[in-house]
Amino acid sequence: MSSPVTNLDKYAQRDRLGIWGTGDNEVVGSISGFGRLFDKRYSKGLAFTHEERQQLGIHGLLPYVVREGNEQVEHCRALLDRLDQDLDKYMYLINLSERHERLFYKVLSSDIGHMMPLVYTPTVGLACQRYSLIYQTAKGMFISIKDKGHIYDVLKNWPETDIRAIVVTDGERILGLGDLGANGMGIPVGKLSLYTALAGIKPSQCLPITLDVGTNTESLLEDPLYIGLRERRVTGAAYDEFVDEFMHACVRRFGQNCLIQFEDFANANAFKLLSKYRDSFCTFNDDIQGTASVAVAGLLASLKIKKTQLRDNTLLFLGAGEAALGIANLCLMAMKAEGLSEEEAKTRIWMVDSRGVIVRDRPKGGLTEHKLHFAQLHEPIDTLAEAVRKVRPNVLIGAAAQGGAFNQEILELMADINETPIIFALSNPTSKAECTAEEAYTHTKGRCIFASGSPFAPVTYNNRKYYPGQGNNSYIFPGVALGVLCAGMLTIPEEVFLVAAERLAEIVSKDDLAKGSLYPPLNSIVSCSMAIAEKVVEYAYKNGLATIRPEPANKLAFIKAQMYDLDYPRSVPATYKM
Ligand SMILES: NC(=O)C1=CN([C@@H]2O[C@H](COP(=O)(O)OP(=O)(O)OC[C@H]3O[C@@H](n4cnc5c(N)ncnc54)[C@H](OP(=O)(O)O)[C@@H]3O)[C@@H](O)[C@H]2O)C=CC1
Ligand SMILES: CC(=O)C(=O)O
Ligand SMILES: [Mg+2]
Repeated sequence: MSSPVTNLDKYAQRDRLGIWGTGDNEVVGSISGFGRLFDKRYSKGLAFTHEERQQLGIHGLLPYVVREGNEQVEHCRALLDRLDQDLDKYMYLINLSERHERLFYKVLSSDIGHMMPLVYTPTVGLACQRYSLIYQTAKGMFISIKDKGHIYDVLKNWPETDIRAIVVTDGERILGLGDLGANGMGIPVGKLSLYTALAGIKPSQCLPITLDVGTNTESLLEDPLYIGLRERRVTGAAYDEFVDEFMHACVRRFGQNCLIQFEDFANANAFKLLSKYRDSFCTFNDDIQGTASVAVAGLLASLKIKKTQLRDNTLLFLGAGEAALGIANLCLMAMKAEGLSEEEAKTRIWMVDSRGVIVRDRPKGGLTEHKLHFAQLHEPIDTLAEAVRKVRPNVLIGAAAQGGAFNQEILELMADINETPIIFALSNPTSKAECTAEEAYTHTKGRCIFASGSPFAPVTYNNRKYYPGQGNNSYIFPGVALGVLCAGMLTIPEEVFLVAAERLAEIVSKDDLAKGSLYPPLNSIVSCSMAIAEKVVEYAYKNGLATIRPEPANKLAFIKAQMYDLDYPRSVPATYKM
């Protein structure tokens, strides 16, 4: 795994060891004790022992106490518990990540189920809406349209040279919250914190980027605190050239094996950029492909309860955008793998967009090329309720950012048609969910199988406790990224997302299903990422897509060996005797 190294700074010198660099776990001789105390990557805070403090020349800069074992994490958790507002908890955690990186990841890992909603959906949605207000310190890179022609030079300002994963947004479709411009930076930052927390990808090798091409949101343009470019969005050829320059600059700076994850671009750009770059860059679109994978995994797991195949089901989507079309396409692939022809499979997939059901020659129009692929031969159907009555789906999937769209009538209809209806309310953040977990269980009399994009607490209905699963691409993208990086893949075929879905569905246990969850518990998500990565690596070697040689005999052990170590590195050389 080689990438062009042009900047022999202190990190780069240290990182050029091993496949991924062993940097984060090594001692850096050239960094002063003071540097180690205040550099987020080396700081141990109160965990520096008295010997280390003496040796590093930082004795007296810390109070006497030395925190051992889990004490630092417990301290942070106690502090978090004192804060009432989730946004304050978010700010505390982001601040911690900038002061004391390893402790931040220790805290996240101490209870992923509780911590993820604070750094990811739903809190990250609120953080993005307030990003200009809560902005405190430089984090990630903002590359604006004014940098056109100089993007490579801008990328050179990033102090790390061994970047393996970039998550990039242009802020135009942040969750279901719309165009948040440069405030969308919370999303790449949040996604990459999950790269490390959920898949052990080293934080020094991750780079969050916002492409700031302006915003069309009036309230931001008028906000005196707004941190982004105060202009309307650049579109057309100028936009395309800008993104193209960005893609090539990333490869020139970080190498062809640097993974670029597209996140929260608006619909037309998302599809266009994916089809333009997917065969020549190491890239994927998480909203289209990652979401497809997690939804298909949930569906495959649900079939264990219903004892059917995917091909035996009829799916109705509310929404025909990135998420919904991504899922529909992967379902098509899965049904074909089960033996259906493409045409047969398409008869099982129905979609509703803002103008009604997608049918051929729809008088209301609005049929893009991607939607036409799924257009049914049927008379127009205008409303979701009418669609449910006429199509009689077994599976109802919401990805339209229309909070509450699965109302009592819709949910009761689903329960009338099916003994065990499957209801996915995938839109984020929570305010955009098509229904809450409680509404889903109540209006289907506890018979539905439910999953949601943002987390819901367990629900008790009729004396039974249900644990809804989180149908969120966070079950997929960290593991896929880990596999792609470990194999050194240079492109990512669509099949990888089916491989990931199948592996995730396999991991769902009888116990999970009995509790009403289609996904493994969040607290086991790191092992899910590793299992997905293992399958992706196997797939890469089998299909001639891996570039790391020699092929590791034990792939899981190889993957584990590359992962970020949450334990503090030694700060005093082993040979040093006090
Ligand atoms: N759980 C997860 O892992 C993920 C969840 N999501 C969530 O999914 C949601 C949608 O994202 P995405 O697909 O990328 O967005 P897009 O903008 O690509 O698509 C939105 C779709 O919703 C449709 N829509 C809008 N209003 C209505 C309405 N009143 N009735 C029916 N359909 C409507 C749009 O219709 P039209 O085409 O006519 O404009 C469009 O097809 C977001 O909330 C996002 O957070 C996204 C990715 C991952
Ligand atoms: C989860 C995610 O990627 C989204 O809601 O956009
Ligand atoms: Mg997204």
